Amino acid sequence: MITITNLSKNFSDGDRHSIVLDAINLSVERGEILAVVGPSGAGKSTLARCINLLGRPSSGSIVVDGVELTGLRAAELRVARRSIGTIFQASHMLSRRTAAENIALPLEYMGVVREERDARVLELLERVGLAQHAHRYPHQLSGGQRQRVGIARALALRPSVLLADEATSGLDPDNVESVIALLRELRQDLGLTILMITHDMQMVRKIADRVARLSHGRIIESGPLLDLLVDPESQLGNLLLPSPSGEDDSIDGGGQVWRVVYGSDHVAPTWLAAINRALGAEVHLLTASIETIRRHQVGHATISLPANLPEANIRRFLSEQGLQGYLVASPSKGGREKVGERIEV
Ligand SMILES: Nc1ncnc2c1ncn2[C@@H]1O[C@H](COP(=O)(O)OP(=O)(O)OP(=O)(O)O)[C@@H](O)[C@H]1O
Repeated sequence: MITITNLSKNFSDGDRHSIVLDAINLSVERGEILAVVGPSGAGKSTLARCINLLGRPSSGSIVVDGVELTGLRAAELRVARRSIGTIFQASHMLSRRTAAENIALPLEYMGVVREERDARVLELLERVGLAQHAHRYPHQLSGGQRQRVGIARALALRPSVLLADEATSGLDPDNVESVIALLRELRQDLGLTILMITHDMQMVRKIADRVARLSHGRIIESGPLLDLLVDPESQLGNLLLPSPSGEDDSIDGGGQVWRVVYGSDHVAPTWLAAINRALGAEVHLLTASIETIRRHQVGHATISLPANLPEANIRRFLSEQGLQGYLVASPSKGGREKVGERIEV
């Protein structure tokens, strides 16, 4: 379990001071997967570096499995580090060492004897599905296989917490899937607490229990994945929703455009026809995307409606269909005024 309280990190460069993390409060329960998302420069990697003790926080507290990490002395730090495994983007492997030898590195540093080390490496290779490739060098492995070596190496010292910093970036979709499946398995089998940093919203939807959004060094929104996905008011929820094919901006016509989010599991496939009938007006489906996440139906769509329909009626008919809606664009003098906001992840 990770508990972060009022964590701040400042950098100073001569007279210039920058606050990169500003009073962060976060917790990840044992066996839980928390995804941290946010735009480039938000402070995500700095947060990961504070947790795995590669960087010292300026103030605040980080407790991992009951141990306060800030303020530890060097020898104590070495011990505490064992409980935290880190997977980095495009795992760095030593090019002159085989997969097995790379995985053995942390065990060597800890002075684990040869026989025990070899047994543990074999066990780890099997766990990540690379037993056949033990003696291959990094250049003889695919990107996905190298990432699996990185995961095995992160697990070598039996950590209770895994930090994954952009663990799937640069991998092709098949390898992304296999890394996701492996992380899920590790949480299931080993009860690992996982904090992952990612730009990949699909990965978040597939694996995260909770999500936090970091911006300019602050957590500006967080919550359980499914709660966020069905909340049309949630910016983070909107970011997380599967992208519909097509873009709201490419819509022609002078009507009003609504974004519609599935608010329950019982949305009838015929909702569009039902709304057409109820409103007695032309309702056009512009974009739509539906996915089943943890056995819940999650989806959203954009629809266009005639400009003169009252908002309250539209909202009511949508809600009768188990849908939540909000106005994305409405016609204004001679043009279309954007109501919704696009944000960067
Ligand atoms: N050692 C450092 N000294 C000064 N500033 C730093 C240092 N490390 C990071 N920063 C600054 O802190 C901010 C956050 O960087 P960080 O790498 O944590 O962002 P990030 O959210 O991980 O971004 P990305 O998604 O691009 O990896 C950036 O503005 C960066 O320039």
